[in-house]
Amino acid sequence: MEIRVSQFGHNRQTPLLDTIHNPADLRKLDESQLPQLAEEVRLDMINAVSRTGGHLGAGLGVVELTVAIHHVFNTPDDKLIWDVGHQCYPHKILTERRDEMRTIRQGGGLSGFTTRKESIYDPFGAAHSSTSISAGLGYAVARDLAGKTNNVISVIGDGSMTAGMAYEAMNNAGAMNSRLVVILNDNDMSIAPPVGALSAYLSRLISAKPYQSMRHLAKEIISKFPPRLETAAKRAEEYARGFFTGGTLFEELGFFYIGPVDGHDFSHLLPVLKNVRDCGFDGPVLIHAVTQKGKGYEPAEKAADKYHGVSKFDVVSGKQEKTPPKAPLYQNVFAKALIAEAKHDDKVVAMTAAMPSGTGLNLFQEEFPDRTFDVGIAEQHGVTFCAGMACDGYKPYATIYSTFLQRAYDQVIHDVAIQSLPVRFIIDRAGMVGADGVTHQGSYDLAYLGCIPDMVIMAPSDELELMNMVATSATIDDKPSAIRFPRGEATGKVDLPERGTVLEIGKGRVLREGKHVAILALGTRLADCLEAADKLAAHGYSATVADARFAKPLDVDLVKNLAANHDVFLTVEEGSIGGFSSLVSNLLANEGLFDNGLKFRPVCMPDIFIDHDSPAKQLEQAGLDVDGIFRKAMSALGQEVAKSSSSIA
Ligand SMILES: Cc1ncc(C[n+]2csc(CCOP(=O)(O)OP(=O)(O)O)c2C)c(N)n1
Ligand SMILES: CC(=O)[C@@H](O)[C@H](O)COP(=O)(O)O
Ligand SMILES: [Mg+2]
Repeated sequence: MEIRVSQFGHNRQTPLLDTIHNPADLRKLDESQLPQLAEEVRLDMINAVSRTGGHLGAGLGVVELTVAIHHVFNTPDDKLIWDVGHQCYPHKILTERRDEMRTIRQGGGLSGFTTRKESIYDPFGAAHSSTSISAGLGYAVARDLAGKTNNVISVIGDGSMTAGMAYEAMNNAGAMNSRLVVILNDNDMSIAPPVGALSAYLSRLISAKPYQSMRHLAKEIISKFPPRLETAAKRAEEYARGFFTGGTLFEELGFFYIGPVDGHDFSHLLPVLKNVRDCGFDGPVLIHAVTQKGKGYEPAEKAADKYHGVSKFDVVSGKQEKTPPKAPLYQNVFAKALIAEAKHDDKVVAMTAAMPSGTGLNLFQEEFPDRTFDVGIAEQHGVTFCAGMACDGYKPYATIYSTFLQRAYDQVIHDVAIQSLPVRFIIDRAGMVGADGVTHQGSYDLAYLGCIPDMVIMAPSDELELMNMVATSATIDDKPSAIRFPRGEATGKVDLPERGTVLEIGKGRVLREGKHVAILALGTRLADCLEAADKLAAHGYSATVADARFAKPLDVDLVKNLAANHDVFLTVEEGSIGGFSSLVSNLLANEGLFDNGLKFRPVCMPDIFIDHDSPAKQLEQAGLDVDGIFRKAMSALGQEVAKSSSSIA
């Protein structure tokens, strides 16, 4: 069922959105028509996302801003760069992709973020936060070098403004004095309520009454001045601003600060955007737009998370179609395990980089509020913050998704591993993540951690093993350790104890004995390995199936034994090339275990970027499902088996 504009009490105006194919059409509209267009875009997005699921709240908060930017600026010649990009649904509706919105985040469909290969209106790909100012500055400098005159607009949220990269970019932009428009989309939300001093600062900016009235007065004056007198008016306003606030943080960084402006009010937005476009600013400008995440859709406005990420839902009630989970989520099993350890050890502390619910730390925080730290979107700081706590005897759990830990790689090596600090890395979303696609795949953590000396790297095959590995990590006080596990539901096939059992470090386990093929699995692919062994048996081949448990240190005796007693040796991991299979093949090579003709086959992700689809489809395409593992073994045995239709491995 869909909702129509008329349902929202609007009079029966002629629909506008049907006449808008791209921003050039939008710019033909009179400014007085833009509120209606915005409402139609808002409803179109609600209807589309109700069928697909995806990111909703952020997009609802930028509908007017998106319409205003495309109306004032000459996109795509003027470059519009979104930060994170999860709020880009209104942008996609207005940039020739309205008809494809129902394919968003599905295999072969639109990406849920901006992406260059998808549209000329997406000048820069996003999805990891806080990149837009850097990319915008790059575009601005390239423009100046080429003698071009287009505008560059970067839209960044208040949450994304908590990452260091944003300040690196502003610091450089201010110094270079490049003509760049940054729009701070301040909805006072990240995924969770925002944290950090910046959030409080922005609130002060918004609430400063004298500042607001004076600024409003100054803006009213400016908007009346003819362009040729802008400079004088600008200086007057700058003085007013400085007088009331001593200049904003952004001005100290070299930006001309304009705001706060109401990001939902075209009578605020349009004159400011037009002034910025026409006033001939010769340096960077920051427009502070105040918006509401979830705006215009009551279920989203009322929700604690403002419907940041939603499954399919009923548009009238807002009720999401949540299929009851068949098993606990891995993130919640982790939280259960960590709570159990923290009850026995008051040195256990935990850090998240703005992802409390996604990591399960929201549950840990309920039990131990004083031992839970949300550092904002600041993975680099978060890792070294944990290193500092580890130096002084604490047991910090740095809980960061695999893809977002990429942001803090140097900190893992330089600040943690070289100093042998016992930071525990809890790496959720390791492996295929499904709809978030290529930017969020947890593909590389085994590769990027596996090459670091003296790290313990674990991967549980199920939720019980995860609890055991958390208990094991709590005992590792002389070096860093990491536990990586996939997004979503566990198996639901094992009973969970109150507290995990400590494992012997570097020891794997054999689950099934065979003689033709050895399959050494790392992580949750173990279940499919056992099924593949059943298929091999049905074809007359017996397989030994083992669970490595540890990527580092490897169980050397187990690897040697498997190699010595089988003609075919497979490793299976839900990770990229260069991960577990490389560690095993490196050992086999150095021990001369290839010399007797051992047929070694790594089963891992293909060396390509894997786009959005369902996790099952992604695993099938990668050859990491039962059929793929079975085919790889049969091929090594000299028995070629036809691929499934979608497999690319
Ligand atoms: C480097 C990085 N860390 C974490 C995330 C996960 N994430 C996606 S959106 C978001 C919150 C962004 O807040 P804000 O920029 O204020 O945008 P809003 O959702 O409020 O519009 C976070 C933490 C990310 N995309 N990138
Ligand atoms: C946009 C973004 O980066 C986050 O919202 C991310 O999509 C969350 O991922 P999960 O849904 O796996 O928690
Ligand atoms: Mg925000």
